[in-house]
Amino acid sequence: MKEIAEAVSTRLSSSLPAVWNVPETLSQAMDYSLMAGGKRLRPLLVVAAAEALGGSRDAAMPVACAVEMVHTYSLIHDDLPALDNDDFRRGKPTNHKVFGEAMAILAGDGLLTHAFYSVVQASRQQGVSAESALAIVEELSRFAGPGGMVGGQVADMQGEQGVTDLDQLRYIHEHKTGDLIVFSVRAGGHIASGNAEQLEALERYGRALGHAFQIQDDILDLIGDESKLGKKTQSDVIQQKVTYPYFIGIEASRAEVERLTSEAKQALQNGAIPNPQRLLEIADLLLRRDH
Ligand SMILES: CC(C)=CCC/C(C)=C/COP(=O)(O)OP(=O)(O)O
Ligand SMILES: C=C(C)CCOP(=O)(O)OP(=O)(O)O
Ligand SMILES: [Mg+2]
Ligand SMILES: [Mg+2]
Repeated sequence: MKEIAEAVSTRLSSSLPAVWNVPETLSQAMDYSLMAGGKRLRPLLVVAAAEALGGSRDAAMPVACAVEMVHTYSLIHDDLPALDNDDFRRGKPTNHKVFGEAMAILAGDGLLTHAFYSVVQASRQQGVSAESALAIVEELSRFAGPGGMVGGQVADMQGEQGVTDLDQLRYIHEHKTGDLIVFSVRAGGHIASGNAEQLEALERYGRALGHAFQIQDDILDLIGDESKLGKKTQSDVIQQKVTYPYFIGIEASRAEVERLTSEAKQALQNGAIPNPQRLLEIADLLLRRDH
């Protein structure tokens, strides 16, 4: 898995075509956050889902990089003063702290749009069928857009202090975090020409995993180690965000992460996915994660 994360980082480091004459500061700001580290979870899921259905790593790699660009844009914007107003991310000062707010907004815009370009471009070069490429672009727009991650972020922002029950919180998690994770595994499925039953199994896995992941993020915000996380803790408390631990406490939240992890693993064990091993390992790894 480390090997896949490294291959993704190498590929991301040269993702802007040299002939484009991109303004120097813009490309520096995009690279700054993209190359600052990060677990590369979503790319890993794209590759692991493709391989679970017998697809190739090479074919999955461009989409793996594209989803990391979308994720990185979302983190740059999430940290802006108008949103979470955070000063550290991936072990470094946040993008706007280094490049200023205007450039951070534009670096995010650049990463988001470039993700779509790179999916289409690479699909052409690598002979991914037009039908699969179209399905991937459609799903990336859907899961990252207003009905997906952006909508979830709006609900998160509007819900600050006003969330009164776990159902509302689940809606926020499902969209702000879960949707990009669901996209990642479904995209891997499309790359490997998965059938409807396989895509459905991957989606159920991604849905449960995404939910577990955000609850764990909220637990780590309370009790995690800043140097391991690469970001400041207590951010939710400072912003008076309503989270799982706020509603049900840390122990019950941990139990929920375990339950959701089992649910995710079960989704892959009905025989539809020929080679689920790596996806199962990822679920177990996330259960124990401290960053
Ligand atoms: C459209 C945008 C900007 C989407 C951002 C989505 C997202 C999951 C942000 C991080 O959530 P968080 O604020 O709970 O996590 P962290 O603790 O990493 O800041
Ligand atoms: C969705 C959430 C909780 C934001 C952080 O995502 P990650 O924890 O995957 O961040 P990186 O490793 O990519 O920095
Ligand atoms: Mg946020
Ligand atoms: Mg945040």
